[in-house]
Parts: sequence; structure tokens; C-alpha cells
Amino acid sequence: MTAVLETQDLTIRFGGHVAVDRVSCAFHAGTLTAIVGPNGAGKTTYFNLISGQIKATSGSVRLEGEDISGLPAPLRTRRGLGRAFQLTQLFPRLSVLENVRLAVQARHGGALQLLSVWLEQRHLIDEAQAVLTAVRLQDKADTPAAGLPHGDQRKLEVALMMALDPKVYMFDEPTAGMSVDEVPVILDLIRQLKRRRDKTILLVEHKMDVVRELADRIVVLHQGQLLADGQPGEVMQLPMVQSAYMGTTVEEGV
Ligand SMILES: Nc1ncnc2c1ncn2[C@@H]1O[C@H](COP(=O)(O)OP(=O)(O)OP(=O)(O)O)[C@@H](O)[C@H]1O
Repeated sequence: MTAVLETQDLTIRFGGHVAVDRVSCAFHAGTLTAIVGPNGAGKTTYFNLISGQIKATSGSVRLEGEDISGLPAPLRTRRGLGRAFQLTQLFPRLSVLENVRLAVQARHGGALQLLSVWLEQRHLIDEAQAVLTAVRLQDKADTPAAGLPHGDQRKLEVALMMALDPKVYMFDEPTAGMSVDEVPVILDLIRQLKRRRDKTILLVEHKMDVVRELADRIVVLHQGQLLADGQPGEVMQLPMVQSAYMGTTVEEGV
């Protein structure tokens, strides 16, 4: 089976520090892979290299078999790599609904005909509203994006990714900073995406109960290197994972 996404020897150095060190890994449709590892392991940097936010020192990223290493982030997004948007990439003064509508519109791209502008606008708005309802932001539709509290901003990031409906969904600690009652909304959305079986989902997550429930596979990064890759049941037993997540003593070996 051809991997949807694949990194080969992906590496980045910051001065003398190798933050991601020759990471080779393939990700398949219908699979949720959790990427775990202690603080500073290189998880977010690995995501940044895949999405094109930063450029690799060496190695490559392939999407559906095609080398996309030379493409800037927006072109990778257009090819189907979905990364939760940072608020700086939104239109802060536009309403929540307008931001999501623009993402829906970007997905439809040139496919929209000018046959009936009004109907198209209505259609885009309906789709955007459906996404907002899915993340339970429908009551905030008219709020300027910049005026949202932190938890709602995280939901909006997820909403924008859903509106683009990418092939690969990359979630970087999607529930960080959310209140207890907001967390299930996001987890449920990820569960729904999983059920579709056609999406490739990558999840960086520190909460081990979330990883245990959602992951089909766990990849462990440690000091920039891929340390383990396998079924959750096996990987969870590794001393490194135990020490990083369960609070047992570090340096017990792997
Ligand atoms: N732009 C940068 N310049 C220099 N060093 C960097 C840069 N970005 C990341 N690093 C370093 O690379 C290493 C990996 O950082 P990264 O944020 O990817 O880790 P992480 O596994 O996501 O950690 P956390 O779980 O704490 O979010 C760290 O040592 C970090 O200080």
C-alpha cells in the first residue's frame, strides 16, 4: 500500500543541535498515528518540517508519492496537507463564520462557477455553518476571530482545517489549554474523522489516555530520533514511554 505521507531521513539542525534527526516514517490512510516523546523531543519541529513551516537541512517529505520537500507551506496545504492554523494566519478582524467560509471557498477553489453567485455564497455559508456547529462554535459565528477566548480559538483552528478537508490532518496538542468541557468536542471530531477511514491523521499529544484511546499506532521521538514505532499496546510498555508519560524514573533504558 502506497503511503499517503512519507518522510525519508528528515533532518533539521539548529546550529549544532539536531532537532529532528534522520526520521523516516510512512503514514497511511485510515490510520491515526500518535507522535509522542518527552518535551523537546522534536515532535512540533517534525510537524513543521512536514507542513513546510521550516525547511529541512536534509531528507525529504513525500505526499502521495510526490516529493514536496521544495514546496512552501501554502502549496503543501493546497496539495492536501492539513495543519491547524495559527491565529496569526487568520483574518483577526473578520468574524468566525467569515474565516471558515474563506477556508471552504479555498477548498472549492476554481471549481465554483459564476452561474449563481448568490446560490454559491449561500452554499459556502451553509457549509461553513455546518463546520461551526460540528465544533460547537455556532453561537460565536459573528464574533471577530481575535475576540475569541483561548479554547474557542483552538476550536476555530480545527474548524478551519475541517473546512479545507485535507487528506492529512495534523493535530498538535489539539486540546491544550481547553477547559474540561471543551475537550470532548475536539476528541469527538477526531473520532469522527477516524471513522471515515479515508483520512491520514497525525496527532502530537501528551495526554496518554487520549493516545491510548485514539491511536492505531504510536511513533516515539526522543532527542530528534525515531525511537520506537508500533502498536500502542507494545509501545506503551517501553520504559522510555513509561518514564516520559507515567512519571517513572527516566534513563531506565528503552
Ligand atoms: N527555531 C528553533 N531554533 C533553535 N532551536 C529550536 C527551534 N525550534 C525548536 N528548537 C529546538 O528543537 C528541539 C525540539 O523542539 P520541539 O518543540 O520540536 O519539541 P517537542 O517534542 O514538540 O516538545 P514539546 O513536547 O515540549 O512541545 C528543542 O530542543 C528546541 O529547543
